[in-house]
Amino acid sequence: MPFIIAVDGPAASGKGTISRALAQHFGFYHLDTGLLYRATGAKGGDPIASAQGLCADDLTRPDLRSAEAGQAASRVAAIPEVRAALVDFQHRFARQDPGAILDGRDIGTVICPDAAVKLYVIASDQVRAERRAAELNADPGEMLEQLRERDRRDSERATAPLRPADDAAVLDTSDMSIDQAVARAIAIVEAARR
Ligand SMILES: Nc1ncnc2c1ncn2[C@@H]1O[C@H](COP(=O)(O)OP(=O)(O)O)[C@@H](O)[C@H]1O
Ligand SMILES: Nc1ccn([C@@H]2O[C@H](COP(=O)(O)OP(=O)(O)O)[C@@H](O)[C@H]2O)c(=O)n1
Repeated sequence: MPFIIAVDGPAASGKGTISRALAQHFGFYHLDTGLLYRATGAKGGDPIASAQGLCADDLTRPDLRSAEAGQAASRVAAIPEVRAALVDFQHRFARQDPGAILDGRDIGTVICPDAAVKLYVIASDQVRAERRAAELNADPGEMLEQLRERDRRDSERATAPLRPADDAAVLDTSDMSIDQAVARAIAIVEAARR
């Protein structure tokens, strides 16, 4: 049985950084599920048709990491039919041996509720805004507003809202370096593998 690690949390908390490091450490596959929603939003047109017709090329668009693509993603992500269209792909990805790491908002709660390890990665709003502003060369104040708006939309939607699974380990990276956060995540996974 493949070993599944679910990594969820709000915007720019460090999910992707931790997930990539875990994938490298354990030799597992990694899927950034946010890219599916970003690509759906970026395609324009009818979001449900866009999600249903998503292909590999759509995920390599150069503009998917922008703040605008993040906002568009969170709008289409609130549409239940968009989410439904992306479930099968995520389930198939999760079933790969020897293991898979999926990061997003609803992995531990909806997509992979039986994951062997669930991490819920958080950091203070200010820290997240500063990190994302540095990454995108943007204004931290503006980033703060955008992240809060997106987190609110993600938390308040009716379908698969952002929230920790009951059995998730919460990892607050506010005062951690990347190396410290990754080391803590590896320790949590190793404890679960024993
Ligand atoms: N513990 C950390 N300390 C400092 N910077 C971090 C830490 N974790 C992530 N970062 C940086 O913060 C930004 C957002 O991290 P990322 O992993 O993309 O978050 P998410 O996937 O949750 O949106 C990136 O520029 C990343 O290098
Ligand atoms: N599993 C997921 C992943 C992302 N999303 C949506 O997609 C948006 C972009 O996700 P992301 O993970 O790329 O965003 P960041 O945390 O990297 O900023 C989120 O704000 C959510 O609205 C989702 O609804 N469910």
